Amino acid sequence: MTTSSPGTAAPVRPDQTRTSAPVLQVDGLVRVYGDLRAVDGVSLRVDPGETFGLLGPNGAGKTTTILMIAGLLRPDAGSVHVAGTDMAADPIRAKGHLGLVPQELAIYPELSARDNLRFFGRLQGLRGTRLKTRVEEVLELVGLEDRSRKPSKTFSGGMKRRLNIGIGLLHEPTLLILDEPTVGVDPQSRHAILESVATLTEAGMAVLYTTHYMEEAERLCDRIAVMDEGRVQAQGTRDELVELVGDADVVVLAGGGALEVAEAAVEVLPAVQRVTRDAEGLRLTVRGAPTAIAGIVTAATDAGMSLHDVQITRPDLESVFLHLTGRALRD
Ligand SMILES: Nc1ncnc2c1ncn2[C@@H]1O[C@H](COP(=O)(O)OP(=O)(O)OP(=O)(O)O)[C@@H](O)[C@H]1O
Repeated sequence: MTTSSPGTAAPVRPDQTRTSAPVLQVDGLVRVYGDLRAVDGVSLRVDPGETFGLLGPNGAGKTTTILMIAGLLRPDAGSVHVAGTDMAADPIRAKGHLGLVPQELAIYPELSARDNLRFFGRLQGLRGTRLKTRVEEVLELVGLEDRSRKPSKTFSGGMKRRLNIGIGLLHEPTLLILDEPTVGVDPQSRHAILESVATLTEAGMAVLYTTHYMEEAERLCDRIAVMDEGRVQAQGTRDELVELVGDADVVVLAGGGALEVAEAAVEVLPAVQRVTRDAEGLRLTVRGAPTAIAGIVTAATDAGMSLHDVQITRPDLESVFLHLTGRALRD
């Protein structure tokens, strides 16, 4: 995992255990608009089959970053390599490995889902049986087989978004880039979109997923870059990021009985950092509570505490964002 201090690009630490070449390697990307450094030295790496999240609030620079990654916006500095190909040197080849699903819908409302896919498939160079097969596969993957013959203008916002994703998938890219795919969609479509992404990554596709929803990053992504004010503030697995907060889990043992004895018994356990007693029972700060909890409960009850309830509150990516930026992730 890496963190960056203000004014520096987030360094990417080489992973000694990694053997396969990255699908995406981004180094020191910068994009300036007037006085604003919209993207200010972003470096990241996506490995084959990995789902990588770019998590940050509106205006953090996520869209600008992925437009540069997709070769649609020229960086002021930095480089992008897709499957080993330099985007600046050979954009056609580099783009061939990418599927980009933008925030804005790019579908023809009068055409059916199937015809939209056929049309965009041809644009992507697919023909004949391969085009036909891919259209049917993609319709199934995004869950639109039932409505495939209806004009897409009759679709809900979520269904249109799913069709948009399907278009990005037709040519079987090595890396699919999704820009906030669930913003403004109904819960059913949101669920379908998240399921489709999970299915794709199970099938080996790498995904770069931008979102300002912490829950989506937590649920979907193998690694996450926390982005704010044009910079990657930290990147790593969810657990690595959460460790940055430094605070251990909070465990509440609610109950009565021999509280003082129980307090003495649990506070000597190695995972327990601190214990306080209150009207509810005992409140502990614990490192790795999910594994330590069984021992804690046993020690407390053996010491004569009668337990009514046990609660573990874990730090999450929201706490990480607050820790790194001093602000809440949600507006
Ligand atoms: N073409 C442009 N000209 C001037 N400023 C821009 C331009 N594009 C983006 N910006 C600014 O750059 C910053 C980053 O924007 P960007 O769209 O990349 O953020 P984001 O994280 O994707 O947020 P959102 O989800 O709202 O799109 C914002 O302050 C935005 O106003």
